[in-house]
Amino acid sequence: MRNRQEQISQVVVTAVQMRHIEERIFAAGMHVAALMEKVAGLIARRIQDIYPNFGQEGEKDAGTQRCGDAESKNVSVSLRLPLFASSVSSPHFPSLSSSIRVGILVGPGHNGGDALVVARELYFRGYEIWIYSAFSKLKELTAQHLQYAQSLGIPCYQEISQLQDCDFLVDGLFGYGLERTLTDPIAAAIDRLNEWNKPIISIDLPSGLHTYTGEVLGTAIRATHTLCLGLWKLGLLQDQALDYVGKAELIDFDIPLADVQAVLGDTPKIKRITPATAFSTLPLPRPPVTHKYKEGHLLLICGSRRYAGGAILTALGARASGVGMLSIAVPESLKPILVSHLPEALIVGCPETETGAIAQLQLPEKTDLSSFHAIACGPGLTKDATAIVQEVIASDAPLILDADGLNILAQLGTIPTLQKRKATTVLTPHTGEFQRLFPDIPDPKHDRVLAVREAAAQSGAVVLLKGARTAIANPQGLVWINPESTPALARGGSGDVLTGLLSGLLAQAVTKQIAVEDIVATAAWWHSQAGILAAQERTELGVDAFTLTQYLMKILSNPKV
Ligand SMILES: NC(=O)C1=CN([C@@H]2O[C@H](COP(=O)(O)OP(=O)(O)OC[C@H]3O[C@@H](n4cnc5c(N)ncnc54)[C@H](OP(=O)(O)O)[C@@H]3O)[C@@H](O)[C@H]2O)[C@@H](O)CC1
Ligand SMILES: Nc1ncnc2c1ncn2[C@@H]1O[C@H](COP(=O)(O)OP(=O)(O)O)[C@@H](O)[C@H]1O
Ligand SMILES: [K+]
Repeated sequence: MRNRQEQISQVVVTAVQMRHIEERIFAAGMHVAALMEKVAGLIARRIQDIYPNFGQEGEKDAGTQRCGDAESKNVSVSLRLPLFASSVSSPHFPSLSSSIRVGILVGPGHNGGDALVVARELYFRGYEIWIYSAFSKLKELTAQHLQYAQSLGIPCYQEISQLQDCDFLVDGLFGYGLERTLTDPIAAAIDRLNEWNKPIISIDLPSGLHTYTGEVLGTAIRATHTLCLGLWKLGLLQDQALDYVGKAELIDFDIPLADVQAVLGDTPKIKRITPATAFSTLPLPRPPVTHKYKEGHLLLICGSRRYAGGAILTALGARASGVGMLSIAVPESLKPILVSHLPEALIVGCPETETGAIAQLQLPEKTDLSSFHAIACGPGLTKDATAIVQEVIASDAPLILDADGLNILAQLGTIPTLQKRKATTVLTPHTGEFQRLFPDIPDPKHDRVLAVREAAAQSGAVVLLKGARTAIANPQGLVWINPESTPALARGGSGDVLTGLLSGLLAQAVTKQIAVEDIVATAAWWHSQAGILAAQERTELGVDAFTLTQYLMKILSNPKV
């Protein structure tokens, strides 16, 4: 069972794929109404966990303007409230002396149907329910649920302003069926309710977001929670959606794995990185009889007189990877400071340019670039180190390029330059570097997954596109997305730490036949988990890049899988 849950948590779907999976379930005999009951029942229970109702016993009056007609009627509503009366405080509801008032936003499709089943369930659990439904045409099942809700006396409004006094809102306007840009009056209603700054729980995805790209289609609900149904929708894992998604979680409603596999294939093309996937490679296994050169020999080429810190941070990231042997090539003048920070590493002082960049690599005798299991090149180099970058690209060692390594590659021409390489290449750009490297690929701001996949296919490299939701693609089109991180990492030097960690892991992985994209995904996960843990203990402001390096080992020593 755990295995099923794990597999489900890795799956990421588009709207089309979700619809095909759903069609298989219905074709197999599950009735759509029964599935909606099941799913919405799970949502209602989760909402009760998030916002428990400590209501007062009693009766309430509610002024009702019925949906579908303009007349206003006053109907007395008898609420079935819990037997215990209490006055409690919560972070969301400073003083709760009566039941919680929930605004339910109902759209025309089955997302609206889900919301209406939730409305009914919460109503019977003692919540006070007010419905907003402004569509003249509803899908049949949704219309039936609305009719039943109204028969219970639940008030239903066509004006969003009527819901302003609700304690929180449930967003069932649109789910994965939204394909067109939202227009008024619904767009204006969404803008209005966003201004209220109320907690909003979105069903499946915040209404207004594109299911695949996470793009805002005109306007969108700014949710505090998103309860994603059945399988993760790709749009929720795109950076541009994150301002709207809030805390996202999956409501697993037992979609059979066979149906998922029938639609996505045995090896889905887009996967979420989970703790279990990361720990399938961590800690890297080490046989009892081994030696340092068998456990990965990594060469870092980094730093300049101007950027000494980048070299130290990259090296500290590599140290945390457990790599067997760490060699670090830096400009001669940086050698003492590197030695003092990393006494275990072999520091190779290199001749410098006038500007303090590495002028040429001067490796120890009997060592050439092919001696290394991996080479990482770039952090702090400056653009004056072009010759060095050309030299490592020409080598046959697995290569990680970052920072100025990427900027120099972009100047050389990314695709023709990399075409000559036979060994593995990993590129780790942030969005700006990505655009310089791949000017012909559509801006990743629109669709990061599409962009990173295209970049990997064109360049033949494994590409890690940094961001709030880092995405990694291999040239065959497989994409890994890192679903959890923290803005605490948006801080100078944290990318250098990732480069070091990733390079150290890659140097070990090549000796252990682990797929490159898998170890890159593991590195991205490990790095962000360290950021999350550090932010929990020290606040988001307390995660400088050096501190981050100190948290890396804590993730391995206290695994929470
Ligand atoms: N997957 C599953 O197994 C399960 C799925 N379930 C639920 O079903 C949801 C999907 O339901 P859905 O297909 O009815 O689509 P949904 O998102 O509710 O809305 C589409 C409606 O909006 C309309 N419309 C579109 N764009 C518009 C616009 N710009 N402005 C205005 N209107 C617009 C469009 O109508 P149209 O105008 O195109 O005819 C259509 O009627 C899913 O997210 C989940 O919550 C669960 O109940 C059970 C398990
Ligand atoms: N908002 C964010 N949320 C989560 N992670 C972030 C965010 N912004 C940046 N990061 C992560 O921080 C790191 C920043 O790397 P980079 O931009 O190369 O910084 P630097 O060059 O200063 O080291 C990347 O791993 C990136 O994924
Ligand atoms: K929704």
